[in-house]
Amino acid sequence: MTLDIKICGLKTDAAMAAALAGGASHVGFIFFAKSPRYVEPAEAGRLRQAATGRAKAVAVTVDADDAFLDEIVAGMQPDMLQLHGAETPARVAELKSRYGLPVMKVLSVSEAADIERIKPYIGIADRFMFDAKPPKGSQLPGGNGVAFDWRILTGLDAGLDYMLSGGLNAANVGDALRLANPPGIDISSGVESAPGVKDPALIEQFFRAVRTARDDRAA
Ligand SMILES: O=C(O)c1ccccc1N[C@@H]1O[C@H](COP(=O)(O)O)[C@@H](O)[C@H]1O
Repeated sequence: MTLDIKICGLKTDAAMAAALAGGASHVGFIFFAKSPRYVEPAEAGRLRQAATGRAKAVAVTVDADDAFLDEIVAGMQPDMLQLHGAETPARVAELKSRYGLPVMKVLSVSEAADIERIKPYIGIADRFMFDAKPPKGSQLPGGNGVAFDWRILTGLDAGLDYMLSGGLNAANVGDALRLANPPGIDISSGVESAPGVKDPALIEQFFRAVRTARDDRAA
């Protein structure tokens, strides 16, 4: 089975180069002003050019209004929108039609019952992402480096297209792959030396850990 790997929160050419060299299938840009990973749409548009033909460029937004989304789509030309807020199924459908782009809807989870919240989005969202709930007091809906109990994903339909996110790093990604066997994974703070500062060496180390885990499973 192929495994999609999204490196999120890219802000520099060096981090982008490391993500692509490692074999990222997706690269993500954060358009949430309070995030240390925020980039301007035009800068994301410049950075994402390196990914063209190699990885899908994902615009991560949080309950963004149409005016901001228009600016992001025009400036960055994403391949996909990631909706990381409280967007309703109707809003997801509206944005798909407005921009003609696939949408990945994020749901924050902490227990098996949370998984049920995908139901109204099935047939509307193109893909799902399961992320941990933000810790109390966090200003960020994602990018908190917090993991959830990956075993709750084993109750999902086998064909569901999703990414596992939240608190991944080189040390724990093998466990995540073994326990949940997800079709995709997403990482941000686990490959940073400080909030918002991607470390190319940590990105390389993460890809190495993924390869080792997959080789071990195949053996
Ligand atoms: O990373 C952010 O700052 C962020 C801000 C607003 C919405 C989403 C954000 N990040 C997303 O959360 C995942 C998980 O992050 P982490 O690996 O736990 O640090 C990240 O990959 C983004 O998709």
